[in-house]
Amino acid sequence: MALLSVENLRIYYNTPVGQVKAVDGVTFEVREGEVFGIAGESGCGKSTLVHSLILRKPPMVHVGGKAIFKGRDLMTLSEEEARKIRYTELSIIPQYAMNALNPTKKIKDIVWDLAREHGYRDRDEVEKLLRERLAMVKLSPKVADMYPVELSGGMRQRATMVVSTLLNPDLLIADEVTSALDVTTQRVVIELLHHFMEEGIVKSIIFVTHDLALLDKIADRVMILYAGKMAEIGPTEEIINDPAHPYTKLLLESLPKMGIQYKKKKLHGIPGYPISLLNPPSGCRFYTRCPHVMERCKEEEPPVVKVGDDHYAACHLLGGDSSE
Ligand SMILES: Nc1ncnc2c1ncn2[C@@H]1O[C@H](COP(=O)(O)OP(=O)(O)OP(=O)(O)O)[C@@H](O)[C@H]1O
Repeated sequence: MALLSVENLRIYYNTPVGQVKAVDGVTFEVREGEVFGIAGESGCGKSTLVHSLILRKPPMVHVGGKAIFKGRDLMTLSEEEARKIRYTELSIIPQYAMNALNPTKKIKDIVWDLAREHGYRDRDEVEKLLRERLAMVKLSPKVADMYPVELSGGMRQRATMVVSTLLNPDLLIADEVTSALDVTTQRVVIELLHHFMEEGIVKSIIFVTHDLALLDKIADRVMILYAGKMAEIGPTEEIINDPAHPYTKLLLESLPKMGIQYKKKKLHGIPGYPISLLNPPSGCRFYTRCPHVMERCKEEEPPVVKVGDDHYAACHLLGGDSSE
């Protein structure tokens, strides 16, 4: 069952030189009980996409499409309605989680402010819950009485994870939460996210990363974004072992040899640079870098084609049967 259904979502930034089409017609769903990965190079619109689900502030504007979450369109919620569901139904661990906590407040005060805003009245009960959750992420209960600056980077990261999940949100968004961490700490964070799911603290997770190798360890399904559009979506194992889109193949080939391996080839980056989202080209957005480019790619946007069970990609090489 879908917890979140995003349909043809378009999120732009209004800038003095024109509109940046950061998310330009993206469709996907996040099912109950799954970790859904979103991957792609820096600047492809990952952060814009997930942040637009929580809060849209200028210059970010919602231009079209829907995001139905538990029966309501997140794009039409008032600020008050959005504030109510934040932390309790939909929560985000931000990209710079290590620095996300208010430095002037103790962890227990940050948590109390948050809980009180959502109708909690018993401070002892909230602090008891905080200590339980700190123990769950292997932090001492003393952390509750500390200021964020007194914690190391890794401890702050875990404290932020506790704050983001304290009120048991159905959907947790983890935006590049592992990118600033060493490999060992990355593993701990991924284990904790799994733990939150196993304990029923969260029902589903959207895990955003530029690092496809990480998704192999955490995600059930993956969506690959390129320049604000969906290139490919499907079960993680299939995307990694049998990618359909030329961009996904190149992304996998650019991975270091440690971790997952896609065929035994020499490591090389993707030629060229991501395109400008101010004036994206017509047709397929990847054609300027694609090794298989055809005339058609420059003019016609590729339809989304079913390439396997629950697996879809948008590329002219794959034929023309548009999916639903
Ligand atoms: N406040 C803003 N004003 C104008 N353009 C923006 C703004 N924020 C992001 N963008 C642009 O939107 C596009 C998508 O950026 P976004 O941060 O969503 O990508 P990303 O895939 O999350 O990249 P990264 O991993 O580097 O954060 C980029 O072209 C970026 O320059």
